[in-house]
Amino acid sequence: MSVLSLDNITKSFAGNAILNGVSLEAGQGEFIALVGPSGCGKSTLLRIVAGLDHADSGEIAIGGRNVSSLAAADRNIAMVFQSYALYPHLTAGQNIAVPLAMRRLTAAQRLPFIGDFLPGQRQIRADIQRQVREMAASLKIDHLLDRKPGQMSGGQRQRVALARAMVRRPSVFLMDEPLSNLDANLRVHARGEIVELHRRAGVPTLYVTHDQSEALSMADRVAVMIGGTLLQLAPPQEIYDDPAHIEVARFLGQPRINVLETRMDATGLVRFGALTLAVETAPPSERRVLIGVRPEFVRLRPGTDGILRARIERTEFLGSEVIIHARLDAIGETIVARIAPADAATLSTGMPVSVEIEPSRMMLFATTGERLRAKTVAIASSRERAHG
Ligand SMILES: Nc1ncnc2c1ncn2[C@@H]1O[C@H](COP(=O)(O)OP(=O)(O)OP(=O)(O)O)[C@@H](O)[C@H]1O
Repeated sequence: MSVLSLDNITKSFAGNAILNGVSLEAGQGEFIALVGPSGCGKSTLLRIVAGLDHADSGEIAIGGRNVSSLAAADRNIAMVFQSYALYPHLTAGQNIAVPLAMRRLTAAQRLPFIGDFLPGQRQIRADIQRQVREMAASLKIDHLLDRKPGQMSGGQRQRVALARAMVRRPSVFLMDEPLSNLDANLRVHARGEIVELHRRAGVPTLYVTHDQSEALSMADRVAVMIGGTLLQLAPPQEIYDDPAHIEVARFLGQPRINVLETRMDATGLVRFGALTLAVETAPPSERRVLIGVRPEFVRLRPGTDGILRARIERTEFLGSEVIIHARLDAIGETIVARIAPADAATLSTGMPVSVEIEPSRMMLFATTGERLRAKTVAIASSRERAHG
């Protein structure tokens, strides 16, 4: 059963459309990473789900119940912000206890001094302390419970914020770039921790990040949003290998996917170097089409007999791989290849090279961005090309 469901959420600020009908469903225990360029509306969507902001239209349901008109406090949603938003004057233990105290103690019972004398509060406070200690133990922050946020490192504050979010067993988790204040090493470590916590909590999680490796490595499914439109929601490998839109393909992958423009003839055939591809989906009316190929599927070797010819412009040695920029003779555009250092040993700047691309790795897109399904129908041999 789907536990968090967003149906056609729209939002404008001062007449500017920020969310254009976003729909998605997160199942029980599912981790969805929401990615997209800065300003695409990720935080706005999260704030609307949390109830901190209101959609112009659309519906949010949790466990099948429409919560769109409920106040944030009544949605049982936990949110972790980039800033952690811990109370600076409270210790870690007191910060973690806040959501429990808000829920279980009455306003009078929470009052300092007076509250201590009201009936029933002693047992509840003991319970809250026990839950705080258990949560702290599971996150290995027991030793920090008496410290205030100013006395903790960024990573420690982040764990306290997670503990505070998890302690009251929410129905949904929302996280807005919770790792962006940590240094690179700690981030990688914290990814594993969040995934493990999420697995134990078993509640649907929407996790906003601008870091594609975080999204691909942590999520069950990745949602790519561009300009307020959710372009694709799919498991990490599928969204990377089989993007439905050129902007999804461009957003995921480092170095970025190569995009080359070419033309389709009246019968739906696209010729690219020695390859002929046939468009299988309804061809677009526009004859110009885009070919996308990821840098790891571009092979370069000395010589000029491959499907395309190019000249190496620049090489970047990155230790475990080499990024090579080569200018294609036929169209004058640059193609980027990501290759193993051993394969780069015979290549040098200025050298004429032959470019090989495995046909099944070429993706075709309309100029409007939609993916066009295509299959290879012919590969000309170097002899045919020499004489053609
Ligand atoms: N309260 C507001 N009033 C007016 N415009 C707003 C408001 N909140 C957000 N916006 C605008 O809405 C757009 C989306 O903002 P949002 O913070 O959701 O983007 P984002 O994808 O989370 O970006 P980032 O990755 O930079 O955090 C931006 O253009 C922003 O300026």
